[in-house]
Amino acid sequence: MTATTLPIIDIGPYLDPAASAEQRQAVSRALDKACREHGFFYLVNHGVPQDLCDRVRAQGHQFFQLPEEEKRKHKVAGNFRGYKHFKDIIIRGRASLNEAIAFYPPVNCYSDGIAQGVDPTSPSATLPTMPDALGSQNSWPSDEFRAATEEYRDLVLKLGDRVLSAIAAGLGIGDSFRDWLLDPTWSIRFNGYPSLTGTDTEKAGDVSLGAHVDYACITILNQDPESASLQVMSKSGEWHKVQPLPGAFVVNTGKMLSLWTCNQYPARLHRVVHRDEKPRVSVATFIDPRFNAVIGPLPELAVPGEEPIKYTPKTFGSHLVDQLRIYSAMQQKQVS
Ligand SMILES: O=C(O)CCC(=O)C(=O)O
Ligand SMILES: [Fe+2]
Repeated sequence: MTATTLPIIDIGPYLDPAASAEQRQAVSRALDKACREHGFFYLVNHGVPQDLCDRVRAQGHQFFQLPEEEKRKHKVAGNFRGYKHFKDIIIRGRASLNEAIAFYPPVNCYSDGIAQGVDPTSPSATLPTMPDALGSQNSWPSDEFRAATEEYRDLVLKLGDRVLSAIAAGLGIGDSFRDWLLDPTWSIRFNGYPSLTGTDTEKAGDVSLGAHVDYACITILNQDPESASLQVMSKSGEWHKVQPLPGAFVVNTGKMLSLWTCNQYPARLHRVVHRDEKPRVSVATFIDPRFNAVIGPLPELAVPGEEPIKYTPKTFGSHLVDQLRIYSAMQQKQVS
């Protein structure tokens, strides 16, 4: 299998207030090309300290090395938040050899009322339906884990805002995306991959994480530098390895961005096959629209001559809850 050559985007000018308009436009053009043609790119000069990226992954390694019963203490009611064992992650009918622990924004608003201690006049208390599907609150393995992850999250969300600003400028829609992306819904998932080598692949499946597209706007991936285990499907339908690039994030576009851009930026299939002996950890930050933003294809991005996309606009929150229900139903069907 060959390694893919992904574009390398230097986001520096979008982080540097002294950069010129021309420098920024060049970044936006490069991003536009990368999103149209690949849906995946390396992001360099991103300003998130390497030491912090390494520390966050190290917390993941430490957690995944814990005994099973310790990890299962971080299972959280609901579908996605908290710890999940690989046996619970079924994609297209196959179990994946993967485990994960995921964190979401705090839930403040349930169908039966507002969480204790939340100001009823605050914006988060007036969101239409905070998802009970996200279940309860985050379960942090330790104070150090939480501190490193929250420091990392804050920087990565700022970076995500800059990347999406640059993408919006490249699409020529200026800041109209702001309405969607102020106060984005985020989630951070730590993925743990034991080696596939030596496992009963018939039972475990021959992939670590099955082929999928992300439903986020963009995903910012921080991965161990040693192994090229992430694979991306090319336009001609072949799998290509993504070689980690030291100091770079791998960023990919998801279904939300493809919906928003009327499929001009398609979401690309990817999967993980980890055969190296050492376990691998990746930390994926998914950046999505604000919970109560009304989402749908942007009319100004409709492709002339093509059928308009049929989509009834709805809030991102209800879309997310629908997605979680679909995944949950799939899992229950497969596990039972
Ligand atoms: O671990 C990786 O390289 C990819 C993870 C991924 O695709 C995901 O979490 O959605
Ligand atoms: Fe993914």
